[in-house]
Amino acid sequence: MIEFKNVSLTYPNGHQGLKNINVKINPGEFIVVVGLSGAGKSTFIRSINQLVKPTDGELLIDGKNTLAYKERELKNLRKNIGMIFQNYNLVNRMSVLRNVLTGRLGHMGTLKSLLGLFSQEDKELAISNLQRVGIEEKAYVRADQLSGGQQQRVSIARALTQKPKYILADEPVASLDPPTSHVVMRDLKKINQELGITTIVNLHFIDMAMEYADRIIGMRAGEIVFDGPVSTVNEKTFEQIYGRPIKEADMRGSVDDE
Ligand SMILES: Nc1ncnc2c1ncn2[C@@H]1O[C@H](COP(=O)(O)OP(=O)(O)OP(=O)(O)O)[C@@H](O)[C@H]1O
Repeated sequence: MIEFKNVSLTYPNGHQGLKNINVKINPGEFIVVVGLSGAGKSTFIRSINQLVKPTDGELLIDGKNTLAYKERELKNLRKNIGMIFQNYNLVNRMSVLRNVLTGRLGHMGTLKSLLGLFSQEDKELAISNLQRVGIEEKAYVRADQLSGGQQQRVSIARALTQKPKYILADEPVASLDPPTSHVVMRDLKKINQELGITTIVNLHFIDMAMEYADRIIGMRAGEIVFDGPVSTVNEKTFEQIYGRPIKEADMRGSVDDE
């Protein structure tokens, strides 16, 4: 369980990225965080693994206040949290398999990780995760030879290879076309359902949020302005979250739109 208690984050330039956030994220949930650009979605999600560090409040993960963590405890925390970025963050000149194996680095000693000495078990795990996202035939191809959608699936396989308890995905489909966006979202949802990994995804597309979320958190100007199950969400909810009428550009479009 992740719990934000009166969490605020003020950036060094004085900008308030998060304002007094109070929210609980339960085990196994699939949450989509929505809001306009600049609403604080990335700041919210990145606080959880402290890519950005809140300046006030308590952020409890499995009952412990992670904001008090020192380097070693933080490293242990990050081992359990897979992160998926908009731009995939793969090492281009390495093979797909090697990229996926880097998911094991947090679990290995320094020497083994420096030498890249992965066990047979790790390799099997990496391959099985590539199978899970349907691209095992690309295991020995260089990462930069893959399409954007394939690269994002590699990054999902890498996150899974960490054997994470939580997955954070920061705008995972923002660089993808509509059909590929759905493939990636379906993969994330399937993993959440089959493996029970708590998943938090930032999206700014309303239709995708409605299609995949169990629960939607709406943000505006660093605050949570909506939090509820997807069944309670309608167009009005999004208008409230966005503070303006919905536009066509707020939709990703369906699989048939290409
Ligand atoms: N390092 C930083 N220093 C100062 N302000 C920042 C920093 N990072 C983000 N911000 C500001 O904090 C606010 C929230 O940004 P954040 O990236 O969390 O929003 P977002 O909802 O994820 O939007 P986007 O989809 O555009 O990334 C924005 O106004 C942004 O300009």
